[in-house]
Amino acid sequence: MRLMISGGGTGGHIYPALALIDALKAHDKHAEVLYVGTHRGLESRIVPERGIDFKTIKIQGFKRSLSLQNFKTVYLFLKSVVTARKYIKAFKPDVVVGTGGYVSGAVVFAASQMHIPTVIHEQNSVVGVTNKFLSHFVDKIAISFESARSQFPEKKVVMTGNPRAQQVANIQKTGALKAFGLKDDVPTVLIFGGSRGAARINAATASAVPELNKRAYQTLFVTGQVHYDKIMDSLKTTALAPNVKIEPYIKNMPAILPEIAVILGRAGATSIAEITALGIPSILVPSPYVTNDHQTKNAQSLVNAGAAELVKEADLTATSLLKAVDGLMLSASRRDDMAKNAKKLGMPDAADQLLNVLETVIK
Ligand SMILES: CC(=O)N[C@H]1[C@@H](OP(=O)(O)OP(=O)(O)OC[C@H]2O[C@@H](n3ccc(=O)[nH]c3=O)[C@H](O)[C@@H]2O)O[C@H](CO)[C@@H](O)[C@@H]1O
Repeated sequence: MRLMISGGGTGGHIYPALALIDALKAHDKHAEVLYVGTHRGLESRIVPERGIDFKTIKIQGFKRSLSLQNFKTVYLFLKSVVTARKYIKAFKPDVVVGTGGYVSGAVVFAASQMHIPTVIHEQNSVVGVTNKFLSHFVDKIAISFESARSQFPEKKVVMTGNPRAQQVANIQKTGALKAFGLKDDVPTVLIFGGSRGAARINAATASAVPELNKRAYQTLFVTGQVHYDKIMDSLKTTALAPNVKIEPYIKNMPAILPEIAVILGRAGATSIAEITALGIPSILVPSPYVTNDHQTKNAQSLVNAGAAELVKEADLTATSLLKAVDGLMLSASRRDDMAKNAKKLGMPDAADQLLNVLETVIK
């Protein structure tokens, strides 16, 4: 299969695309893949690192208010469609897949105009702007939450789950925490604010470090690349005990996740797919800054199933963070119950399901 794939901006759009590529390569040794992203998004760092062919397009998002910038956006969109057409003509894909972010809008739109089979993947329970636009042009729409179905043209929709779920579900424990100077036989809480880090989670965690230092459990605190220096600076006078480690970013999250007892983090859709595929108890702090508050809806689907706790960002302080983390880290039975409930929601064959969808549109 010749797959052209595009998804950009944040990890939540990029990792599902990479998981689909992995699954395709596992099934088809001769598969050829071209990833199209932007030079500014996280994808420009992550994708080439994996040895995947990567081309870029310049694009920007619409401002919600009427602004001169929007004229520039329309111009860049039309120009990016022209660039995408060139890439498509040269690569000759059998299918073009979009996993969200503005860049996928141009690439998938161009493909649909050239009558190439197209599929989009929606990770969220509330549909993103780009996918809403593309839904009118594509052949199939793969979803990860049932609640997304009614927001799309019904006949095109297939429930597949998020391919990243399959990627993490198939990884065994390898003692990966040792690489961070942590022990692999002590329960560990992973604290991170999505793929780009979250200032409020970082501030609460940094303030909680003196207490986390004293706990019998371990903490792996991931700040997000852009926040790292600021957090380390704020902790200049606070010694870190050996059970607390702080990192800017985890490159190989699938290797870490099977070792983690509890996650405290955002409720991004791809994080949720990972949490449920592995059955990891979680404390979710939805981002209040996303479209239609979709992270609260994502989180609620787990809370309703007894698979997670929700803490509102406005209520997150060092004290409430410690209370929630201690509550789970100090009770193996609560963790077991949550883990079982989380796993029931997991879709560990999502990448294969999505591959099937690609095969049906190619035929
Ligand atoms: C602020 C924002 O717009 N967030 C959106 C973004 O979130 P965001 O990009 O944060 O995406 P998710 O939380 O869904 O996924 C984060 C991904 O990054 C990975 N990771 C994270 C940190 C790290 O150090 N290393 C690493 O590999 C996680 O394992 C996961 O695979 O896209 C999601 C779509 O999927 C949406 O649901 C989120 O609302």
